[in-house]
Amino acid sequence: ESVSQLPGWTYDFVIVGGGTGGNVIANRLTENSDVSVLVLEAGVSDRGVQDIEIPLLAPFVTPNTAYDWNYTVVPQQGLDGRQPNYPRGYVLGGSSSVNYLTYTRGSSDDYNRYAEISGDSGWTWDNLQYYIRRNERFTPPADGHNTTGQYDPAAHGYSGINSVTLPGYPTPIDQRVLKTTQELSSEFPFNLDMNAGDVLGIGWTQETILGGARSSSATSYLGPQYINRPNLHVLLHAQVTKLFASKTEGSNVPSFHTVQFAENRQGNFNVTANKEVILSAGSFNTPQLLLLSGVGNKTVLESLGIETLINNPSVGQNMSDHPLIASPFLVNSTQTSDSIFDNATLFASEIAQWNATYPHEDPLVDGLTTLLGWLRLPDNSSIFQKYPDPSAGPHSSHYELIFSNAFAMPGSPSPSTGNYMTIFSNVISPVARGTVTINTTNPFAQPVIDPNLLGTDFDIYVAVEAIKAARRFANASAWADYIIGPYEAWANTTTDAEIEAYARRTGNSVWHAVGTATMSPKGASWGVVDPDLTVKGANGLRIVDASVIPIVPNAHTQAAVYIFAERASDLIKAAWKI
Ligand SMILES: Cc1cc2nc3c(=O)[nH]c(=O)nc-3n(C[C@H](O)[C@H](O)[C@H](O)COP(=O)(O)OP(=O)(O)OC[C@H]3O[C@@H](n4cnc5c(N)ncnc54)[C@H](O)[C@@H]3O)c2cc1C
Repeated sequence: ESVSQLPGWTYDFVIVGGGTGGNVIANRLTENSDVSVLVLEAGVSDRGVQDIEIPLLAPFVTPNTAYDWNYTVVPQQGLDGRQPNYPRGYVLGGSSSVNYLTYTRGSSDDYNRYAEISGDSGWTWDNLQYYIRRNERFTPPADGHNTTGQYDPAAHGYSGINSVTLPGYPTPIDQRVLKTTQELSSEFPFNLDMNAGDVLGIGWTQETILGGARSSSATSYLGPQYINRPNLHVLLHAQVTKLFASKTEGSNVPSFHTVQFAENRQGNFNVTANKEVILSAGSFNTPQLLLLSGVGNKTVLESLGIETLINNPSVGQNMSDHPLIASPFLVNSTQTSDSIFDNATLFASEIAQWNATYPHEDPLVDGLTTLLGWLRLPDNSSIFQKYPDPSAGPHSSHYELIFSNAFAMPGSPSPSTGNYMTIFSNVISPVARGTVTINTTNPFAQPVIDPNLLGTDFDIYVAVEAIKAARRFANASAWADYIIGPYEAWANTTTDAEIEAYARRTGNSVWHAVGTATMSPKGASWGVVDPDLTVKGANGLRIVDASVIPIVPNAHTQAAVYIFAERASDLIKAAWKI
């Protein structure tokens, strides 16, 4: 909690950011009791925070709370110039403590493409299976129901660290979604397990939940059996403000070993890493710290008076992200989450019930979605005359549909009455790329974030087709006595132009930004890290977080970060023979 409790100023490794990726590295490196690790985390503790622990309360953890960096993006041209919030976890566990708990790995194509992009076969789907299983501990759902037919047991790990499970409380839409996969099976087939390599189709959502409570990198990788290791130190409220480099004689390569941080945004403290500094500050703060430390585009650095240590224009470029549009429907049921959220007495009693039981019992044990699916545009879609297919391959999607038993529309307050189902349409293979940069040397100012949402004709085409697919899905007879009608904001959108206008007016991100410190082949003239995730042109500096992932996967991004970090920990151990 306080810098005064630090046992010293020198460690083997200093990890910047106790988030999803950072805590994996902290855990794995300290398996060797001779190796000392300090994690510097800017944010606060996750312990005892009800909104973090209880899965269904995830939408209350961000935005604009004490657990969020509270960023907004620059005006988005693709979103009619709007500037949505862009949440990021400001808390131990990082975004794994504040996310919506969906556990999706991505497709085999995604990882095979990462291997191709980086020239390192270690990143292929097959070669990562060992690391996928080291991360995952698949456990029974909270209600212990029979899960036969809901997942493929052969595709999972049972002895990893991070808990994954299936939904643990039935919702009124589950069986109707499944019925629709039978009724409209050629367009919306059932997929037994979207985590087995081929994502296509609709299936049960797997979630990072244990016994009905959130499993984050803080509760798992820094869990009780690890956090007390004498060689592992975690300091909260410690925001790193700069990395300092020295040059060894006769070499032009800067060596990063000194890390400067502030406590509660006050003071300057320096710690030293004898072996390496690991940057795990996430897709926005990692490039921000590189730039503040003199690694980035020389022109940008010079304009701010920052001395250029490594001129690398790739820093902060190449961001890819998933734009999301919500389509809510008014439904004929009182058993939706709206009934809980809109009624203070019921809300309090569900929380009391959750607290009184373990494994926890009641509708709060699941995240916002129990089923979701990944779908492709038809091969003969007109857009392919203008754009080559950007999807990762035949087992990969262009868009995702997410089914939620509630009204949910990021940036819009819920109506005070009525019960809803929301189908989210998510653009999974965007062509647009965004950027992150800085416009000040003040380390406490927010970086300039431009995800470029719906930034190309291809992306808006996919968005419109995905919304139309959501509507076809909801027109199946399985919904005839359930859906009353589309929620007012999109009830009158029928033409493609009207749907496009709706997407631009209400669209958002689903907060999956990656690629801002992308991996590229060793020796390439572009990219920020080599395939072993060491920073190009530097000594003593490696990046392990979402920023190194070259292209956003067919997935919500936490599993990919865990998988990258598991392999990275072995790469670090091998490099230092520890
Ligand atoms: C609201 C929300 C919902 C999401 N839903 C899902 C979902 O359902 N499923 C899914 O798979 N993915 C989801 N994601 C995305 C996923 O959680 C992230 O992609 C992933 O967790 C990112 O991991 P990371 O290690 O790159 O960064 P983070 O986990 O964000 O870790 C970065 C850490 O570094 C710290 N830090 C930053 N700067 C500094 C500094 N200067 N000094 C010290 N510490 C610093 C941060 O406080 C944070 O703890 C969601 C994200 C958000 C925000």
